[in-house]
Amino acid sequence: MARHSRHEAGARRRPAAVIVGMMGAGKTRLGKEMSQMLGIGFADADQQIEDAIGMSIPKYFARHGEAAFREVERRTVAETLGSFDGIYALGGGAPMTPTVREALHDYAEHGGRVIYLLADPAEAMERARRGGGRPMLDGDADARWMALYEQRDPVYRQVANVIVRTHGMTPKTAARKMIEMTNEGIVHVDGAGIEPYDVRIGEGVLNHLPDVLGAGPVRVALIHTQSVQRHSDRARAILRKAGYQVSDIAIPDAEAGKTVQVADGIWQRLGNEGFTRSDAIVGLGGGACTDLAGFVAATWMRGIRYVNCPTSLLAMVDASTGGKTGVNTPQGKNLVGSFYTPAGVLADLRTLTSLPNDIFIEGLGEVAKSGFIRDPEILTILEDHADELRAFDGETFLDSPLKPVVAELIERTVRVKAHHVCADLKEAGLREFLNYGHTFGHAIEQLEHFRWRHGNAVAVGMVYAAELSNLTGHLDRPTVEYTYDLLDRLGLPTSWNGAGFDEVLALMHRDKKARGNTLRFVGLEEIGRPFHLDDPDPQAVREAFERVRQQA
Ligand SMILES: NC(=O)c1ccc[n+]([C@@H]2O[C@H](COP(=O)([O-])OP(=O)(O)OC[C@H]3O[C@@H](n4cnc5c(N)ncnc54)[C@H](O)[C@@H]3O)[C@@H](O)[C@H]2O)c1
Ligand SMILES: O=C(O)C(=O)C[C@@H](O)[C@H](O)[C@H](O)COP(=O)(O)O
Repeated sequence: MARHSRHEAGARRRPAAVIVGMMGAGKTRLGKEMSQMLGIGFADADQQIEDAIGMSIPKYFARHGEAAFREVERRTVAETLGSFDGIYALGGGAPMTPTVREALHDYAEHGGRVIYLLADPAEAMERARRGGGRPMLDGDADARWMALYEQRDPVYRQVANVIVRTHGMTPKTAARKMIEMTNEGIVHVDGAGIEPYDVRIGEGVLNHLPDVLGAGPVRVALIHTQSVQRHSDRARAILRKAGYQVSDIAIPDAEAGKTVQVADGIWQRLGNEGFTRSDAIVGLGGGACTDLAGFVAATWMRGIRYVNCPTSLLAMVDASTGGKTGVNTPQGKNLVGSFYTPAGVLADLRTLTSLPNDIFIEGLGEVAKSGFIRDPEILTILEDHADELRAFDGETFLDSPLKPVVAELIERTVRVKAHHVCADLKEAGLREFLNYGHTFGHAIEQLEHFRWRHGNAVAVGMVYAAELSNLTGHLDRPTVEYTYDLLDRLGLPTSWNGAGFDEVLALMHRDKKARGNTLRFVGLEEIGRPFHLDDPDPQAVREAFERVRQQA
């Protein structure tokens, strides 16, 4: 709740969190506990309603019936969602009203946290029975509770973006967990052909691994690089504690791990260790490692459950989301692969504590890309914090003022990514905009034999794309200059002179956006307005190359 919220200055009031869940789950008790810990207000919808109707809910039910009660509830909830900024607990049946669900959806879409409090059924039933005064439980209370639970559980899951299990916890521990989880950034990914999933961003989100994996898998292959051993040890401990049999698989670092030979070695291990279709893979590392792990998950038995745990800035903001998985071949980058949606993404800020400064900066290349193609606020944040970002130090990161800035940059960039992916999973049009800077960037990576980092290559690629857009009459000169200036301030490269034009051109023809002999780029008309630049004037293609080269 101490999230960086510069973009929300002047925004209307809204609850810090809304709690939903079954009768007896502890919504009021834990909501009050949370509000005390945070020093903010608490409101209980049932109490508000009783105050408004001037009688107890059972009495109102008896006199006017459920429909009348639900109407009062709907009005009360709608008004409170727009005017109250504390913790708000709803009655168990409130989310069953379609208009309340819509209001909650709108609240969550604008960054609100809807917590589904999932208590142990036996405990909750006992509490609900003890509390009395619940007209919905008239008759055999336990049987009624169970029947309502079966109806309501899917609805709670649909409206909530945070699910907290409180079984066996003291109220204080449960409230602390709820606060911790509401502090996480969540981006929901959904759309045609996508099994919906969440990208969770925050300190400690690796702890959700068992929740995302679920009860299905017996064996889990934890694929990682040695560079993130500290974090994979933590993930392994979480998985073992949750009862999974973990196969620890370390792969070669960076692009050396993103090959079909490495994938083949893992397929053999999965076969030897008896991995079935209900087992799972967790990929933990930079984008190269998670691309490879996702590819193995997509191909093993034609697809098994996959959880993506990115540990570099670039992997968090880009490679984690959208389901592109694959390997490189000697002919080019990412030429073999598949679109394979993960069951969830856990971007744990704690993993950034071991990230070297130059790899953090590389990640800013893809962050800036998202600013250029869709969210100018990202560029403003980059400008405002360029010096601190450039000086990133993993060791001090978690306690530094940079943490909320980076958390906001990650969440915003993932939102940009999700916007494109949700509308166009298989990259038929809109999603291609995410490839801004990549046509030239991928050629650099290939020609530099992957000694150049991806984000750095994309930075130069964006300069090339801006120059090309300018030369073809689409982009003004000040925006091209701004591109050079911003990338330079962030410590990213803006020029390259590693090969001749013909070699670059040949590779750009092999880019996945190319069609037949036609070169296709993503250009920019202005910040936030990318466009398809198909078959541009060959002179401009060459001249843009010369401009990028001359700076070197
Ligand atoms: N699937 C997608 O949509 C997508 C999107 C963008 C990029 N990518 C791919 O991702 C790769 C680039 O990702 P990257 O920049 O993360 O490269 P990377 O995976 O090579 O990681 C960079 C380096 O940082 C190390 N590292 C990562 N996290 C660390 C940590 N927490 N502590 C210490 N060291 C750490 C890695 O071991 C590696 O040496 C490229 O292969 C690119 O093609 C894929
Ligand atoms: O997700 C996408 O779509 C992208 O284009 C994101 C890119 O930033 C990313 O580098 C991706 O790996 C490129 O994919 P490719 O299909 O061009 O190889």
